[in-house]
Amino acid sequence: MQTNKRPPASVLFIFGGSGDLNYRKLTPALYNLFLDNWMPDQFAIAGIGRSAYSNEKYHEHLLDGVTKFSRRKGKQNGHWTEFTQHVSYLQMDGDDAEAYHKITDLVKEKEEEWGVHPNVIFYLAVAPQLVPSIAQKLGALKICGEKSTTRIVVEKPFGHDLESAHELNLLLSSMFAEEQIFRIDHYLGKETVQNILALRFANALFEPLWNRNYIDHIQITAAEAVGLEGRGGYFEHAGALRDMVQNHILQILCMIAMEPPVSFDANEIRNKKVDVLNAIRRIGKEQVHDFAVRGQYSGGWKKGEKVVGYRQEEGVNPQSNIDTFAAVKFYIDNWRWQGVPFYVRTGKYLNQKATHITLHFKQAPHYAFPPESAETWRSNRLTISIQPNMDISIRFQAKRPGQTMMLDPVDMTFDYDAAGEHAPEAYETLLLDVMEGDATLFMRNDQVDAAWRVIMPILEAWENRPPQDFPNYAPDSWGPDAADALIARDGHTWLNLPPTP
Ligand SMILES: NC(=O)C1=CN([C@@H]2O[C@H](COP(=O)(O)OP(=O)(O)OC[C@H]3O[C@@H](n4cnc5c(N)ncnc54)[C@H](OP(=O)(O)O)[C@@H]3O)[C@@H](O)[C@H]2O)C=CC1
Ligand SMILES: O=C1O[C@H](COP(=O)(O)O)[C@@H](O)[C@H](O)[C@H]1O
Repeated sequence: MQTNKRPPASVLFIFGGSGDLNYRKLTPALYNLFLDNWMPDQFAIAGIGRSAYSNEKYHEHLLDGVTKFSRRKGKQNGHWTEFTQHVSYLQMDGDDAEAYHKITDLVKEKEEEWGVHPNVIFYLAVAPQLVPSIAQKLGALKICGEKSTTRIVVEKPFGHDLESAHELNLLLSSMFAEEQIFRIDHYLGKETVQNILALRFANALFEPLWNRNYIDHIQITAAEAVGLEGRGGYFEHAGALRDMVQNHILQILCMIAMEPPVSFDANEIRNKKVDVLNAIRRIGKEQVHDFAVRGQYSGGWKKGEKVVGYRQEEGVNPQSNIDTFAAVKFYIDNWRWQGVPFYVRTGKYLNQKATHITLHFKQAPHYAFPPESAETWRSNRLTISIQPNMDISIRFQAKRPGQTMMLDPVDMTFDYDAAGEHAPEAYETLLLDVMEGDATLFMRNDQVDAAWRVIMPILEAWENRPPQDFPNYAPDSWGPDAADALIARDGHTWLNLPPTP
């Protein structure tokens, strides 16, 4: 095992300990941190939920998730028993204020056992509507006054709309200091997303081109091949715009569009990102139709398997108007990006899982080559693939070998994937940051508000005008035709990269 500078003694309470996020992401991440020797010498993890589990059954349930979803696949179980000695299950209803003594009892027990006051971390991996009630009860505990050691982590979506996010921020800040609140967006923990900052700000090469003078338009795609995966109850209250665009996609857009930071101080990065959100042009309610497209998948075939339409999914209203696909064209009204469209799209049951950002450059100002070579002449593009491919690729023109001057587009690619199974998952990075108290990769309250402000006109217009054409795309496709039309009207096409071999 490597020797790392590890965080101080910590007790983590995971509300939603019996839920999907913990099963698939949080426990595999914590176990990987343990295997990589990043967990503190003294730590305890308590999963919380109303379901009944003995500790033994709970460990079995978690092991199943680790086996299926950890980046190490089946190879990691050697230290599992050792890890589970730190993990317990607390059966309690988050709405029951009387039950919260279980939390303070456990902290006291660990404090006595370890002889130090530990970090106390409350991870709220529960539906957004439960967050205020749990946060309020936690806020009443004396340990929440320990500003330097007690932290609360709130999952996205943060609130349901601008108003509820604002109220939630007010509630949290009445009980916790801002440095105690970690609003998580797991995309910010992805290696390839963090690498956007390295690419842009550790190289002098790109910055002179990174603006309206050279860039024609930018595309951000976050396509998912999966459907609801049993999360119909949650998704019916969310939709793709809330679930993906308000948070993950706007955060990526900020990293692409932000001005260079002066330092890597958490607030400096967040200031630069919030400037972008504030500069995004507000889409008037009457213009929503020209700037945003929604979709919902029908039943059909997905990679040879028959799947039901969204309206037939468990937990979904058979007349549901919820969007499982969203595409939006944004403009950023500032000096750097004036007039450059940012096209973003996301959806469930699309043709493949692929998250990538492409900067499409303007044509070279003059074409000096023989006219016949123009046939294959394309403008340059820079593609940052976030997942599953993890690479950065620059497309440029090269002379085709031979006696004639013909051009071919070629790619120069940096493969970030070289780290393979050793590259930490987003939740590993973010959980470690929480234990260390580093909020750089988390969202500040004004960022969340600003992101809601960007999408509210679209949400309101969609809620007020029910779609006439739902369901409007087939599983395995790239979404509704209207999404192609959105970008085609400006003379562009979506970039669909070939699937991973
Ligand atoms: N799943 C994912 O891939 C991702 C999820 N998220 C976010 O994480 C959050 C949780 O999502 P997910 O895990 O999918 O949801 P689930 O529905 O799978 O889990 C919800 C959890 O909440 C618990 N719960 C519900 N009511 C109470 C209560 N009154 N008291 C205590 N616990 C309660 C449930 O436990 P019990 O029924 O035992 O009480 C369960 O553990 C959401 O905000 C989601 O947006 C974010 C990124 C990815
Ligand atoms: O936050 C969410 O993200 C996942 C997609 O995450 P990824 O890391 O697999 O890209 C999405 O499926 C889910 O609906 C959403 O809540």
